[in-house]
Amino acid sequence: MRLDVVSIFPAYLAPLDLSLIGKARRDGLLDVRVHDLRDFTHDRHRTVDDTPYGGGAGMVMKPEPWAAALDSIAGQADSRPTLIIPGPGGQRFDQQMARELAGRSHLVFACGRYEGIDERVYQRAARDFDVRIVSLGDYVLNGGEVAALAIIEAVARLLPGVIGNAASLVEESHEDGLLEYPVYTKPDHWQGHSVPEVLLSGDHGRIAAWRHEQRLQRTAARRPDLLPRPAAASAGELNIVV
Ligand SMILES: Nc1c(O)cccc1[N+](=O)[O-]
Repeated sequence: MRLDVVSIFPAYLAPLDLSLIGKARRDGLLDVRVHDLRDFTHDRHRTVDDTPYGGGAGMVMKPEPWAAALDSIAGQADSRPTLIIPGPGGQRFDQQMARELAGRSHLVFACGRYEGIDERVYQRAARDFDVRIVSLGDYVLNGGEVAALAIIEAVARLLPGVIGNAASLVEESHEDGLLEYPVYTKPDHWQGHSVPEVLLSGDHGRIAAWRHEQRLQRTAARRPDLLPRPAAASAGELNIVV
């Protein structure tokens, strides 16, 4: 997978050199290219923003540098890339979207700053990219870089070979709709707290059953919205008169 990230703060993406993502890059599983948007300006001050038409606070990112950056990336692409623009008004990112994006060969991240990117950039980008506006959640960040890092990690770890033990991807929170079970390691007694006896039993059937029950309980307590909805009741139970 090729990943391009365009930002006015390329150093923000330094974590992509670390840990499993960094190793995947060194192993050739990921081709990650970070671009400084200011390298696509042509004035002495390397200007990327200007005042908003219609007034209002803050600045808007100019279309010309973005068009130059995206044209450069599109011109190098072997296939139609997916352009992900993180923003509060986007489609909520989740594990299902992570799995979908993990199936793409080329992801490009446009990290906006200030009050956002000139709307015409989104429209023009649709010529060369599948454009996806993606939100991590309903809160305000100062730019798209943090979201890009989160999305990249969630997607890249699903790629074959990135996570050493693929089995660890199976019973993770959100992978199958339930939160993950509690985990314990040595010592078996610590500050008055003991590891649940079942985990020391060696009975793999009991352990599996206990872990599944823990997942159900945790999901019900913390994220009841994730639990499967009860099968639709019959019309009579719903007092629906037909
Ligand atoms: N929420 C937000 C933002 O305010 C700015 C950029 C990206 C995001 N987001 O992905 O959630």
